[in-house]
Order: sequence, then structure tokens, then C-alpha cells
Amino acid sequence: MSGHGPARPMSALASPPLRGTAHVPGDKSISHRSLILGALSVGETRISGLLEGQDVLDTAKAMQAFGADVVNHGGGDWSVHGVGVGALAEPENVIDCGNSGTGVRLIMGMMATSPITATFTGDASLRSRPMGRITDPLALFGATAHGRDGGRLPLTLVGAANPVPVRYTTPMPSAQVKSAVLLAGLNAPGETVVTETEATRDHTERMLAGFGADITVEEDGQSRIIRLQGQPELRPQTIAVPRDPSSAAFPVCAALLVEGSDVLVPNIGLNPTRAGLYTTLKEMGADLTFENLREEGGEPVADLRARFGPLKGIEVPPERAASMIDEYPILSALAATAEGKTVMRGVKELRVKESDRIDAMARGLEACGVTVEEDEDTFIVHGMGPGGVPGGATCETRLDHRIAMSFMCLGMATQKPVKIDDAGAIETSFPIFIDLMGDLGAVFRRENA
Ligand SMILES: O=C(O)C1=C[C@@H](OP(=O)(O)O)[C@@H](O)[C@H](O)C1
Ligand SMILES: C=C(OP(=O)(O)O)C(=O)O
Repeated sequence: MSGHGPARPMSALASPPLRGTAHVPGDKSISHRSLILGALSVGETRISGLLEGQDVLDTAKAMQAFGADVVNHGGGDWSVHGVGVGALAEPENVIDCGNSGTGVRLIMGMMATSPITATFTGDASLRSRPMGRITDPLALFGATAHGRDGGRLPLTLVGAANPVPVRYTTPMPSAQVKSAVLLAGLNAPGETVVTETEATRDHTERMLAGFGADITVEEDGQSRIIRLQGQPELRPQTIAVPRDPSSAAFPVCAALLVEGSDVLVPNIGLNPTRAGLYTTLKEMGADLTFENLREEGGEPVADLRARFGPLKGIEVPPERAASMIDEYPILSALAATAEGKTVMRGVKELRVKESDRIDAMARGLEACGVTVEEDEDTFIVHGMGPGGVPGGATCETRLDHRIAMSFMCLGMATQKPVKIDDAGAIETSFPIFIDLMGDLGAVFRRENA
């Protein structure tokens, strides 16, 4: 969907202690990949716990356009009858990936080595995001992209008729770039090798192995070399999607923000390539426990319990950035209520997300009375202590779900309410956010546009 209708302003008021259990939705990264790999397997892939956020629904629709049969059985249960590697149909219309960088970038990778052409677009946020980071490596396989200035959407990708395998080192830490190259490598004859110098989320590698691809990963510290043999026959799978640690971050951090809170967030995927926020919170002194640590579907899972308590500002090291890249907005909101400053280094990738997240958080926090400092790659928040943030501002959300949810959480613990100009983007990743937080005790108020 390339837009979400009229703006929906909303305010967060001071909250009583948050109490209860928060069942957050399925992991967004794994949900996209389940649909895409399902479409590339011959036969039926069954998925339970799929995230039914708009980003993933747009990917489901795209898979239909490429020839897969995607069925929603209700209650998070979906099935995909795939066409197989190398057998994608040419879409009859433009593929609209809405707000989703993951969706459009992985799908471009998926089709780049098939002899078909597709045109991609998205909402104003997605149309502003760089796609050259994907189309450059896809050109090495033989695909051709015709996009707007800077490789932006709308963009037409002409898949390679005679693809060749590729060796590629990702120039920035990006699981989307790595995954696009691996998905393209699936239909290239021979071995495609992707090297990353900083480890990023590894769901694509894990899931490709699960679907029967011949893939190996050699790790050397932070650096990883991934080798994939092209043209496998992928086997359909039964997938139980773990709950999303990036969504769990909101009820967890809200509990750490609001005095007297005690919240349980069960069944959270804690893949080490995703869990950097939780390490950071512990370093800040958070009362956070991991109960029932176990393994489910090849991913580590635990029940998180967060209780309010004093937090101190810390330095978050740059090498941790990839493992918590989507959590910096909520961390910066939380940091505003800690004692002392929180320094986040190595975070320039935040500038090319759904919005420039450093700028969006900086301007909103300043409007709420918080002192911040920034340069291209660093963000510093000066904490004002529990109850110390004035609030009383309207924060721009810029079509960015994580900015919207971060300011809604901050407003639960500010002296005056915090208003956001539009809650609409929250639907992309966490459609039940408002109700779930309300059930824990949060007080949100819809405002007039
Ligand atoms: O591969 C993925 O599922 C994702 C990778 C990350 O993006 P980058 O690859 O651009 O860092 C992350 O921000 C996004 O929410 C999901
Ligand atoms: C960056 C994000 O998503 P995407 O890149 O898929 O739009 C996110 O969910 O925070």
C-alpha cells in the first residue's frame, strides 16, 4: 500500500504502573523470508505466527504476483504454494511494497536472476530510500535496473537471462543487502559468495539451510563468509515464526520508563544477531530477566520480564549497532529518562531507514525538552532522570513506525503529554501496539487531525 489514509494524531498521557503480559506479534524479518522462501519452494510451506503487519501483507501480495499461491487461514496461519527457484512468473502490474525496505530489497534480489521484468514502488518514505545498494550487486549477476535519481523507486528491474554467480563484499552492515545477493544467487549456476565484515541478522542463512539449500557460513570474529550453491531445489517447510524482539523492545522499555511497572513479554526470539538492545539495557542497570531460555525452530527464545528501576546512561559500542539497529529510537527515548548521557556510536545507517532516525529522534526529543548532540555517525542523549523529561510537544513521525512508537512510550513518563502527528505507520510492524499497551495500563488519547 502506498499510503495509509488521513493522519491519525494521538497523545500519550502519564501512565500508571504498567502490569501484565504482552504477547507481541511475529518477527517481521522472519515473516518476510517465510513468504519469499515459500514462494521459491515447490509445494506447500505452512507458516504459523506470521506478522500480519502491512509490510508483510505487501510481501504476501507480491509473492502472488510472482506466481505463488498465498492463503491466509486466519489466526496467523498461512500457507504458500511455491513455484520453485527459476520458475517465477512475470508480475502483470507494478509491485507496491508500501513502507517496507526489507520487502522491496529482498524481492528485487529474488527476481534478479530470472528472465522477467518487474517494476517496484512504495510509499513516500520507501521512495526516498537508497536502492543502489541493492541494484549495484544485482548488476553483477547480469540484472539491469532503471530507477529514479540515486537509484530510487519507482524502479524497473530487468532480471538476468543468463545469470552468473557473484562474489560480493557488502559495503555497509546490511542484512537486506546480504539477503538480496543470496536470494539472487539461488538462481545463478555455481557458487555465490557473500562476505560481510560486520555480522548482521542471519535469518536468511538459517532459513535457506532449513529449506535445503547448500549454504555454509565461515565466521572469523565479526567477519563472515557465506557460500551458497546456486539452483537448488528448495523443500517446503513448516515454520513457527518467533515473536519479534524489535517489537518486544516497546513494552520492555515502556516498563523500564514508567515507575512501578512489571511486565512479562513471553516467547521472544533472542537470536544473538538481534539481541543487542537487551545487552545494552542490562549495562544501563535495567531490571530485566530472561526466563525459560530455550530453542524453538533453530532460534533461541526466552520470556522477558522487565521491572522499573533506576537506569544510567552508557556508551553503546559501534560494533553492537547491527544487532540493535532498529532499537535505537526506543533506546534514545529511554535514555532521556536515565541518569547521565547515553552515547550511541556507529549509527549512520539510521539515517537511511523509514526516516532519518537520528534527526527524527533528535528533533522530537528537543521539542520535549531533552538535550541531544549528533554528528553523521553518532547520537548522544542527555538523560534527565526518572520524571525529569518535560514533554508537552508534538513529535513528527515521518511515516516511521519506530519513531511513532518511541514517542508514544516516552509520553507515558513525561511531565506533560507527548503528541505524535500520525500513528498510522505503526500498522506496518506492530498493528496491535495501541491495544496491547492499553491493556498493560498505558493511557493514549486519539486527537483531531
Ligand atoms: O533484513 C531485515 O529483515 C532487516 C534488516 C535491517 O535493515 P538493513 O539491512 O538496511 O540494516 C533492519 O533495519 C530491517 O528492519 C530488517
Ligand atoms: C528499518 C525497518 O524496516 P524496513 O527497512 O524493512 O523498512 C524497521 O522495521 O525498523
